[in-house]
Amino acid sequence: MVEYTNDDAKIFDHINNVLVGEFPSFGIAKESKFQQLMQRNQSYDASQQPLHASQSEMLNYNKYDTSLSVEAKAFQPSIAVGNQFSQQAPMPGILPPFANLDISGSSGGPTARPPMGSQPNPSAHEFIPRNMSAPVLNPHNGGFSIPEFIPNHPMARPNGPQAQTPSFIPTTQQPTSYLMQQTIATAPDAHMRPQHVQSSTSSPIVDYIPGAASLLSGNHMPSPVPGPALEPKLSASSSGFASPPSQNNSSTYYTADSSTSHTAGSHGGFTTPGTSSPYSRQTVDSLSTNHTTPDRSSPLLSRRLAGTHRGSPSLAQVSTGVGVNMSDAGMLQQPVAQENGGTTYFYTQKSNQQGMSVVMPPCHVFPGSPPSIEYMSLKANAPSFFMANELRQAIMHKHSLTMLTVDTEQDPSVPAEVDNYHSLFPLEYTPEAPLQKSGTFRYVTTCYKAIKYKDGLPYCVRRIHGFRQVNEKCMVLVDMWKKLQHSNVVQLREVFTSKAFGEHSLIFAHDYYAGAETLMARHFQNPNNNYASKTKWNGGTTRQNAGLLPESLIWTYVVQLTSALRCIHMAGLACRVLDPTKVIITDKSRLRINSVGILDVLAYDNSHANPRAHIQQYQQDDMVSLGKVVLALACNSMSALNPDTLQRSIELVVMNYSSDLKNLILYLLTPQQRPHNVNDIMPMIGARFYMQLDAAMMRADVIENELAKEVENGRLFRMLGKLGVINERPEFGMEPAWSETGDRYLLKLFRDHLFHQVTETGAPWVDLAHIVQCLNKLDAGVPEKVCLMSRDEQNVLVVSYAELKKAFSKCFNELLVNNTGV
Ligand SMILES: Nc1ncnc2c1ncn2[C@@H]1O[C@H](COP(=O)(O)OP(=O)(O)OP(=O)(O)O)[C@@H](O)[C@H]1O
Repeated sequence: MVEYTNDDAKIFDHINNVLVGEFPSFGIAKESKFQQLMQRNQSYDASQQPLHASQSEMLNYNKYDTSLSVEAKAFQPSIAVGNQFSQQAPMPGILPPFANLDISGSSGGPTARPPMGSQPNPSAHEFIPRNMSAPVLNPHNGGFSIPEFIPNHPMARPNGPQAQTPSFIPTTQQPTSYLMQQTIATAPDAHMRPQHVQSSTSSPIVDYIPGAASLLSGNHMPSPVPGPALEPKLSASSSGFASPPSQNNSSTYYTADSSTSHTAGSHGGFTTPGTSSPYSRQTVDSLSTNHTTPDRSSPLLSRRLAGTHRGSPSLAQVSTGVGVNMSDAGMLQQPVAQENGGTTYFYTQKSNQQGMSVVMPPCHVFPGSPPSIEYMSLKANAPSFFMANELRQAIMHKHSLTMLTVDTEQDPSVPAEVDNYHSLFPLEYTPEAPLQKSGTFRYVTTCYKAIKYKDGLPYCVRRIHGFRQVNEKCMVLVDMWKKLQHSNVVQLREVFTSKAFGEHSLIFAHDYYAGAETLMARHFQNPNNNYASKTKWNGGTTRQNAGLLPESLIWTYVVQLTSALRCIHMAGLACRVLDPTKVIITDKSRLRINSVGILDVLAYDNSHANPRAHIQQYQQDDMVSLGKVVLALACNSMSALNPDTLQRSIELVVMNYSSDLKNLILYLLTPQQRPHNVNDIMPMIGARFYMQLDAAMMRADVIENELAKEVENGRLFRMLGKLGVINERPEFGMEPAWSETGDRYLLKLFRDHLFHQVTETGAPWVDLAHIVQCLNKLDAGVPEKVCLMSRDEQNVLVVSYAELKKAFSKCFNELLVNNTGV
């Protein structure tokens, strides 16, 4: 083992250069942080201070947790200690000077140098920008590992069983030291030297990173590190209900001396994205760093404290943070979820992937769209449903349609309720008289949206006017329809008779699809859609100019309709209503066969004992109906189905579409030697089926991506809700024990920091990205510190998000206890 001294700064220069070169976007941060470390180590070396008792104690942690690297302590960048604090009594969490460390593995032993010829391990670099820890030379393999040290790590305690105690139960007894304000020293350079307020307890100054305990320990320690599969439970816990017990009972307090020129963004070179989007492309890394407040923070604070302290060593000491290192013992520890009395704990499990160090994100955050969505390009002629804004508007439009009601007092034709349904809203215009019979049902029908009392959900209620006699036998078919579930069939829910409209009516309740329009309305009721003009098309213009639909769209419809028919026929039923008026479309091209089961009741043939006697015949009729729908679509006109023009219509298809489409239409419309079967259509659809599948899956991906954003929004909303519940409760008024002191005061100032900042001119500073970023940090409880200014601008509290999170959780839990009277 060769002796290593701090004079060998070349190695660190080399590392620094490599790191900065490799991660240009984080270059400033890494450089400043690493240089500070080097300066600090050199200063320590120069002072040759003996090890303090507490520092020796630190070395002994190695006895209890062999996974901890001794070297890590020397490079721990975020512990609030430095040579400028050397006059203060070091706390147990304060790291010893590099020169005094035993890197040989035996505590208290002499300082060692790495083996000669050892090279930096490039694999360690990638961890630097994430936890902003400096690499540590590993004397055993000559490589570098990311330092990791949590002095109050449960596994570092001598008593093993204690380590099993869940570490994130909020401790309400711990005093919060940021309340113990201390004025700054009067020395000329006092403003350069933030002073730590001594905690009322002897707890060390240690920041807490959620999940760090379990990640560090080889044992199974509960960890609030999120697991993707259990997001809902984690959201609840990470939003303040269960907070890790930060043992950092100390905070740094500064007076608001205008000469104190700490800029909010001067502590780590961290630059927030220049976008104000709530979904800015901010990586998880940026939230897991231990920088103090970012540049985006308070313009007021920036103005007041604007100065030259970027990278100031003294300020660097303020920032405390602990990275997450899983490289101990060369084990990859994988999070495993376990239910334990209603709480989901996340444990780590060792795998045998040697030498891997994994940094887990300490927080929930939307990481941005995956490349598959971001760079998704629309294919020519493909139905376009990929724009998020379009999707958002469509959803909101559907919501508003679902909420529409009619004033039944103004319009007595609509009853207040029909059997189990209320809030009826007509879906179609019904003239007073004469009432038109439905071309499909041969009865007068009226459709309403209605809300069912039992479940509060919207349904499409269709009234069949004047129908009173229902043959009981057909209820067999109704029951079969009620069980049929398919993505391209509007499900029948119930059938009943009612006198709510003043006469005997038969009511069919189907699922309601907000914003649905019929195929007829979408494609065949355009007054400019003139069939005669299409037949004049001479092949010189494009299909689109000739008023014809893209073939891909027709195949999209064919795939969906045949899929529905296949399911219906396989269930032993027949559709019987395959008509453009009974196919509804939602969004761009989503089809569903509507009104199923109605004709089975209205046109029930009771000449046979078996209600399914005619099903096969009806199924063949379905195939012919399908052929007619496809032909009408291909000619983009219902006139194409007239017997007189049928031949010309086929010619139009031959001239404009593929032979597969022509063959499909001819197959469906002409009698065959053996009965038509939906499965026979498959070869004609051929590889187009894959295109439809591809489009459907891409849409699913897009929508899941939208969902991913909303998940994060929901989490942030819950946090805002809790914050609002805590802040400035009127019943407590100015009660000292509530809003103006203690944890509540801290949260009040944090609320100002979030929402009430002003620009240099005093104008409100509105930046949603700032709010989102701060809330994410609060939720994660990152060790980064934030400067909170009192409203009179006389005091500044420097507090970590971890402490804020603890206060947040504690206050909300107190409210809950009061609320339930526990
Ligand atoms: N399940 C449903 N969900 C949402 N809207 C529906 C639903 N069923 C029908 N509608 C809407 O109700 C309106 C009337 O539907 P209906 O089936 O009566 O069509 P129609 O063209 O009037 O047919 P008909 O000539 O047979 O009366 C249509 O505009 C349709 O969009």
